[in-house]
Amino acid sequence: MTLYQIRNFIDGKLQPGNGVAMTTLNPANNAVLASGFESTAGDVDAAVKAARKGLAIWRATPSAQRARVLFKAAQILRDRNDELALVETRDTGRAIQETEIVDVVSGVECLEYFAGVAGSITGEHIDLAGNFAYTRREPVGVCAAIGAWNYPIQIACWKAAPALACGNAVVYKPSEVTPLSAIAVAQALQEAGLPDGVYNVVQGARECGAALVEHPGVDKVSLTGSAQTGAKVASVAAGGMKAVTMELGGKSPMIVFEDADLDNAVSGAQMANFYSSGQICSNGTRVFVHESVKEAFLEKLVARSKNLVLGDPEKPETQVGPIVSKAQFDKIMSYIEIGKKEGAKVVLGGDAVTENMPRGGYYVAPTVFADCTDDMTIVREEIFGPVMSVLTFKTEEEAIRRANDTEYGLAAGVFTRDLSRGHRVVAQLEAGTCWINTYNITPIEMPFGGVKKSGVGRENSRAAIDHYTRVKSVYVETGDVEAPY
Ligand SMILES: NC(=O)c1ccc[n+]([C@@H]2O[C@H](COP(=O)([O-])OP(=O)(O)OC[C@H]3O[C@@H](n4cnc5c(N)ncnc54)[C@H](O)[C@@H]3O)[C@@H](O)[C@H]2O)c1
Ligand SMILES: C[N+](C)(C)CC=O
Repeated sequence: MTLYQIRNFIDGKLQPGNGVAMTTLNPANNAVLASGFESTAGDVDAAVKAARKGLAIWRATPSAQRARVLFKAAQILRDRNDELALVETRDTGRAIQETEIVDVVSGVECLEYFAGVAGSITGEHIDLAGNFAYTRREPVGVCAAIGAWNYPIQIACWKAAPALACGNAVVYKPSEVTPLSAIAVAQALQEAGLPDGVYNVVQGARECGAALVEHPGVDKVSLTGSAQTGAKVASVAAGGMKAVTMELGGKSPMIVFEDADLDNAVSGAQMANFYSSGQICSNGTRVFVHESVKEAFLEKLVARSKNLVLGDPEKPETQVGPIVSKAQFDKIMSYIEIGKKEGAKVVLGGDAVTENMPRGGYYVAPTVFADCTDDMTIVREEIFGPVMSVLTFKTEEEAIRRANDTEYGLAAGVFTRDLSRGHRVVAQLEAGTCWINTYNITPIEMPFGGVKKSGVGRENSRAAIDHYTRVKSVYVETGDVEAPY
């Protein structure tokens, strides 16, 4: 008897998938958490057809009514915060002290933000000296949305809220590793009055996602996932000339200048590497520290990080939970071994932890490598775990050049008391989202997204409206038609 059921939500109805059986495990203890069935290509087809039917209703719904539904769904989710935070903790392994204050809250704030924006999604008037033109901002259509496993309910809401505010219909596929909370979002929207078919959920892995992306009834694809998956999905979408938003991985730099407040810089580095057991896309995993403050930085970092409470994520005192799955755990441990072999110096952690941990879980000690060099594998590749690489630099120009020496461009951070330098440096960093004197803060009002292999498009803020609407131009002739014939 499993704790939760994995189900589809199609045309307003909860239903099992028609594909093969699927289960998920609680990464805290490896016990079966949820079971159900994957969606087949037929289920995906049914979901897209339901979405096309829902689209016709929803795009014609006045924006004030759309806003009311989003506001109401936000309130329903807010009321279920604690129950859903527990689901997220069991599904992802992330500490309850995080999920209770971040995950549902971020999703709810996104629904509220776009509910507020819904009524102001307008085109423009273009004066043409006697004649005029205007533009209409119309929904793109049926949006296929595909999520990653680290922040399931947040990712679902960051895609649903702007899509629905703009009058689109959605078929959402959560990660097969964390299938549960997407259904809670669908149910809240339905209870809030969303017409059947406007928001649908299908379940499964790559094949299910691929069937969705390829479906001719889909107009746009929004993916949160790895750069490798992003490249594949974007190329399939391009075949159908479908619009894309790609929120992908990164290997982001965090630069600590010699004049930085070192306590703040250490807090930033911890948030950029150990929060959510390091499973955050924008993490600043390449920490460049000015050589004159390296020893002081490392001393403070190790002193403050060695007592982080690792353990059962459902316990309120736990700060760092397990890794989401065995596959991800094995990947992280293999990178740690490569880091050691390539000569990086472990100054904290560097091991899996089993002592005093729930049996069967995937626990990795928060790990800091010092004496790293730019060519090391752990410095070049995304690890997506609690593993920080510390490097040193001498000059501002050198720090910028080396920070940009990556195929990724999701995020970056700069710590300095010299704000002129802070602005000058971020202006030169090749990253979609930057922070000065903090790290990993992602308010809904601020665009979020990457450049280079970290993606295209932006989530959150008014910038997201551009990605969930298309512009129609209308030229209006006020006189006679002049024809040369
Ligand atoms: N930029 C962001 O906002 C952001 C946020 C969270 C995670 N991420 C990134 O996500 C990655 C970790 O998540 P993951 O392991 O779930 O990523 P992943 O790329 O393995 O999977 C992401 C999603 O894509 C689906 N998928 C895989 N192959 C597909 C295909 N060929 N066609 C359609 N769908 C397919 C998966 O089933 C899953 O739902 C990391 O690289 C992380 O940086 C990015
Ligand atoms: C989008 N963010 C940074 C909140 C979580 C990504 O992994």
